[in-house]
Amino acid sequence: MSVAATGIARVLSIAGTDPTGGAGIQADLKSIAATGGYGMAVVTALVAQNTHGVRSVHVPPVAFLAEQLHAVSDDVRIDAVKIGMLADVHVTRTVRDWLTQVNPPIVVLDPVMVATSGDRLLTQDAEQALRELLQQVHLVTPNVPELAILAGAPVATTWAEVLRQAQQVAGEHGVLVLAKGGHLAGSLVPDALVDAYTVREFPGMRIDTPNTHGTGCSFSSAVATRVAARTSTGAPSLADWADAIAEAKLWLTESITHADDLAVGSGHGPIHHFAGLWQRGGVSTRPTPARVAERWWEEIRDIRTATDDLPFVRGLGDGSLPREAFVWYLAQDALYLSEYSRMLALASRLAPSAAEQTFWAASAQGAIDTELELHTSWIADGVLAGVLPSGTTTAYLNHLVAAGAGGDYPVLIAALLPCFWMYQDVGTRLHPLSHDAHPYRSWLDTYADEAFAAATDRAIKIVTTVAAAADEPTRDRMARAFRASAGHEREFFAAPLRG
Ligand SMILES: Nc1ncnc2c1ncn2[C@@H]1O[C@H](COP(=O)(O)OP(=O)(O)O)[C@@H](O)[C@H]1O
Ligand SMILES: Cc1ncc(COP(=O)(O)O)c(N)n1
Repeated sequence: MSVAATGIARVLSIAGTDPTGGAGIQADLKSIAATGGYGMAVVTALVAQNTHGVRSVHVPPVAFLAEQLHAVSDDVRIDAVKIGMLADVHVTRTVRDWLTQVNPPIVVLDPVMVATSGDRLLTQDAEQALRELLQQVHLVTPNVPELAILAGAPVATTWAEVLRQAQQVAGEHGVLVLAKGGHLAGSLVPDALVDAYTVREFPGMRIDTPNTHGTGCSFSSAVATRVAARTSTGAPSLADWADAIAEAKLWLTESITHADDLAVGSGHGPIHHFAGLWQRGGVSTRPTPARVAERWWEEIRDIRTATDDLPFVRGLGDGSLPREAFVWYLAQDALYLSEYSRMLALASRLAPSAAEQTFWAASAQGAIDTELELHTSWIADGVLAGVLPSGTTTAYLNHLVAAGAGGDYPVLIAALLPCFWMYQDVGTRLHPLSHDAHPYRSWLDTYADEAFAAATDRAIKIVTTVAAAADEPTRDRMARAFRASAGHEREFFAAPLRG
């Protein structure tokens, strides 16, 4: 499957390790994930290092490196490769041979040579092998000292000199160069995408923090991921590279800005790869609609139990309910439904899809039909004329009107749900109590209405699906509106016998 099919680029990092998690493979995997890709990792060298520096390097046999590389490429379609620490000539040549065989569509090389701490991560005799590797690379991302080595020139001290060296390397090796200005003195940290003829600059302001361990690793991984995400077929254009770099730099800057929020080590700590994502999306897993339904229903268990125990509900079930109380209830129900149907119509107006719009509109009509049915079959002519909504009815309706007043669709439909769900639920216990001689037989029989049961299922599905997809504060407001309506339902059943 292509990236276009999933939107998720499969990005392989070939690099060394950092057991403190801030640089190398560990930083690469975090960066790839943070910028929307699927990260894979082949280890070139094991590095005993922390936020203070490198203690020692262990390079496993290159035959094993080749085995790792082929294990990935024999199975997985690789959308982009990011290469970091190559340690020595043998590792560099093994990676080059694999690149020649596999020919990945996007290859980004971070020419790691010397760590920020000053420790060598590439033997000096491997520098020539690294230059040769450039033929297999689309973008190389040197910092100022690394660029000087690639250009065979003294370390640049001005941005203009950096750009000249980058253009020389681009011209000599036919490669795009992302020159990084982090090592220059001053408050600006510009980067530039350079080919043999053009320069595109990405300005940046230096963030005042000692915690920049792994910025180079993270930046190159993010660029590889973003460019793969926007190039599903063919090779990326220069504009694709520029857009990917701009995106990666925005993310990197955000991650450096929050580096001090972490407390990792006492030297140069890592950047906070997920700061922005956590801030924007939180870390809690979204519940499924079924889980929302289960939780909300459980949270009103006390209200449901109290409702079942009400004298009105018991009396309706065993037929002992005084007729005046029943007629009073029906009159209040008719008054309630005439306004409830208007709130259903408002939900229809606010609904985001035609399917939901239709459901609420149909329910609004259903509520009016039921109200008219009450008039014709139960309540004698003229009885309703003098009936005013009770305090209980008014309180319930005010709650629904308030839920809809802000035009907040999720909260409104959560408030509308108990009228379906609790009514249907009470009915499942009352309906079986019906028998030929029961005084409320024809009323209890209405609880067997299959269309209402289906509408209740659909209402639960719509509301809990909206809740599951909502952010946490919205879901909380919905749950509160739902519970408040459930309380009003209980009161509605309690009112006729409260006098
Ligand atoms: N203190 C900082 N504030 C903002 N951006 C920074 C800072 N330090 C590094 N960067 C950015 O991080 C990236 C890598 O920086 P650089 O230090 O040049 O490379 P490397 O990490 O490979 O040595 C560049 O985009 C650079 O602009
Ligand atoms: C395994 C490994 N690779 C690369 C770096 C460079 O880190 P930085 O990006 O801070 O220069 C590192 N310290 N360790």
